[in-house]
Amino acid sequence: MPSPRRNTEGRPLGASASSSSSSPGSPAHGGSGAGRFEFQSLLSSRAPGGDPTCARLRASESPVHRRGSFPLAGTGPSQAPPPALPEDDRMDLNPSFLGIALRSLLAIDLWLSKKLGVCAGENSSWGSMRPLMKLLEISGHGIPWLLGTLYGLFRSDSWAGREVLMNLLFALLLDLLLVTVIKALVRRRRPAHNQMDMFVTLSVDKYSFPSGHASRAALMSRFILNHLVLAIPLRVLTVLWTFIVGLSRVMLGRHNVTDVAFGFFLGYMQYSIVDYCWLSPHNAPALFVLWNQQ
Ligand SMILES: CC(C)=CCC/C(C)=C/CC/C(C)=C/CC/C(C)=C/COP(=O)(O)O
Repeated sequence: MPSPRRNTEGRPLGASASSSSSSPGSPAHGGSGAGRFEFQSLLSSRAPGGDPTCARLRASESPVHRRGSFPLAGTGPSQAPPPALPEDDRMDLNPSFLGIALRSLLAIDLWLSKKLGVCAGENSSWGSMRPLMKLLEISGHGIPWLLGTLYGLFRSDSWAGREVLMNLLFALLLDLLLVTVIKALVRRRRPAHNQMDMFVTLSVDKYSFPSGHASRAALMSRFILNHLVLAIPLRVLTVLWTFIVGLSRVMLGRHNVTDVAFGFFLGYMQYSIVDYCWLSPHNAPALFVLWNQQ
């Protein structure tokens, strides 16, 4: 009687696959031993009547299988081909490179964010810096920016000033809207070490992705750099402020690093939208009607 084919560890191939294939992370599920399982499937592909799970993997890798037929090497004409698998099953057996990369990035993100969260509480290693971090938090908060813009808009006595401030208001509202929608969709919880003691928040602000402060800071600094004539030191200060606001979010424990990075990206892109849709008395006269009547 022929002895069962064995893998590199000397275990029968059929036993290996049937006993471990149902557990997550097992080779058959594309866990850490995925490479080894591929090796097993290569061996068994020459075995008549090999293990069905191995055949599934082998078949999933075959370009012929993707076209719908199922010819197996070494399979006699009397043997019926195994049924074709649904697309989802085949996906389970192959951990995607993207999935592994994302999980690794997430692990690094959590580790780094915890390390950087040195002002997360009064008793943290840099707890004495917390008041300064909270000042930075207020400097990037939506309320002062919105109120300041509204105040400037009604006080402005030039058309050019009103136009810029009207677009600034539009930018701030767009930012609030997009951050709210993304937070509500992604629903990523704030880091566990965060103390929820922020001033004036919306209900979605219990979520952390993306950072609203980071997106607002990036949006505001791009806006300011493009529409205010500033001396070089002030321009440098504006960019510096943006990065310090972002960093302070992680140091306070409010956010993970990826929340802030995406916030920066979002704010940067939002400015491009605002610039593209630039509002003026010519293309949006209704918005400037208040001043037209004066
Ligand atoms: C005044 C006008 C024209 C409109 C008001 C619109 C409005 C609802 C403003 C709310 C502003 C607000 C409470 C913003 C929240 C800012 C905040 C706490 C964001 C969270 O930032 P994060 O970095 O922790 O994600």
